Amino acid sequence: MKQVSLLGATGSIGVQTLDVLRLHPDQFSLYAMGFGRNIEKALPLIREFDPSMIVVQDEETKRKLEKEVSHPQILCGGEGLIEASIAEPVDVVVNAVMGSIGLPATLKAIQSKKQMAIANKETLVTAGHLVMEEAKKHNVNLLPVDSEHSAIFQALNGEQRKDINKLIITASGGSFRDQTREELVGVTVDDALNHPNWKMGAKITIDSASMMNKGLEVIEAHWLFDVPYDQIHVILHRESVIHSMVEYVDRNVIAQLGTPDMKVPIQYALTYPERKELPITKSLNLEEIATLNFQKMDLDRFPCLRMAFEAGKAGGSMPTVLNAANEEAVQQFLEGKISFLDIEKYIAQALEKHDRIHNPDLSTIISIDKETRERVRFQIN
Ligand SMILES: NC(=O)C1=CN([C@@H]2O[C@H](COP(=O)(O)OP(=O)(O)OC[C@H]3O[C@@H](n4cnc5c(N)ncnc54)[C@H](OP(=O)(O)O)[C@@H]3O)[C@@H](O)[C@H]2O)C=CC1
Ligand SMILES: CC(=O)[C@@H](O)[C@H](O)COP(=O)(O)O
Ligand SMILES: [Mn+2]
Repeated sequence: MKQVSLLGATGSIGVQTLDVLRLHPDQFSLYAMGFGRNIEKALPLIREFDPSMIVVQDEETKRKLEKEVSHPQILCGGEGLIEASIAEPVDVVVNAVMGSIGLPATLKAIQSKKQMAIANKETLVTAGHLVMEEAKKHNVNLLPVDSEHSAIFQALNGEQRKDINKLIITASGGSFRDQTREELVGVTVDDALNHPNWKMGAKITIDSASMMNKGLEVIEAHWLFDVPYDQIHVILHRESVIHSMVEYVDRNVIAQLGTPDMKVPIQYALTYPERKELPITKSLNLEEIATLNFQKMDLDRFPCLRMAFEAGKAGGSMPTVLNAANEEAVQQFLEGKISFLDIEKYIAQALEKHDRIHNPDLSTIISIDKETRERVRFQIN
């Protein structure tokens, strides 16, 4: 029986991870459960899974939760997420929190040699060099949950390989894939949240609409698979049926296909190297889909993807700034304080103003992350 620590249990990935755990009660038990502030969503999950440890975002949420449940171990904040990641009984940590807040817990889990299923891509974007260094040092395999990275991981057969010609990451195009840039003026939050293929949390859905999600995924792939940026390609693929591909040096291309359902990569990360039945997901019906489309990615149409490639190639602290500015700008957009097109504007300004720091350590990353958010907020207000 594997003891699971799930960070971000009330989110889109978190809830689907619990769907997978329900299928395999003889193999997985939920030891720890972390979430932010959504007590209403968490309560039935706490009652059902009865975790030994609960972590919430802050003291206020802890107090509210204590009025609802009597539980011996309710922790809070970043320290709580770390405790839930390193607790002795935990075998596998699923990091499904949103944002760079997930970084310290990921690093500590790796240092404690926990098996790591990672959905929290912002961790790898903001500090990929630190995460991979620790993973190598402690011989921890990072099992990707993100659908594209799970696809690449499977196309590589789980190996680190040097005979790759290129990675081909597919992008659905997001909510505005059929709009011109001119047509993006005045789009609403609801328009942006209307993803054509996936039902996901709000932040990643906005990232998908701006193409920043693909930019973050390029940086995530660079670190996870140790592939240079010039060998990472992105193509538009409207159907989200091919989740990504690897072209080897001999021109063989291995693609992974599947129904767009995150329970598939979540379960694979949990059961790897085994494959288990997943009856709650539909089989891929290619006859029904009939046609798969591919289109060249236009970096002028999607400047967030261009900025991500540039920040990734520049390295050092640039991806930290890219990620923090994006997290802040997306939050401000979701709160109705800036327009959709302002997101890319504030990210560009943050990158421009930042003097790159080579090889930043954890405390430098945390302070750059904080300063960048403050700078974006200051410019907006
Ligand atoms: N959704 C998807 O299909 C995919 C998501 N991912 C990645 O997975 C991660 C999670 O995404 P998604 O599930 O969509 O996001 P959601 O916004 O749906 O969920 C985020 C989760 O993190 C919790 N959380 C947020 N802030 C904190 C905090 N400070 N402390 C503790 N918990 C916190 C939330 O708690 P609460 O709501 O209770 O406040 C919630 O449980 C992201 O990095 C995303 O990029 C990758 C591929 C696909
Ligand atoms: C499901 C998943 O992995 C998301 O990251 C997804 O890729 C979003 O789709 P697009 O960014 O391609 O629109
Ligand atoms: Mn993805």
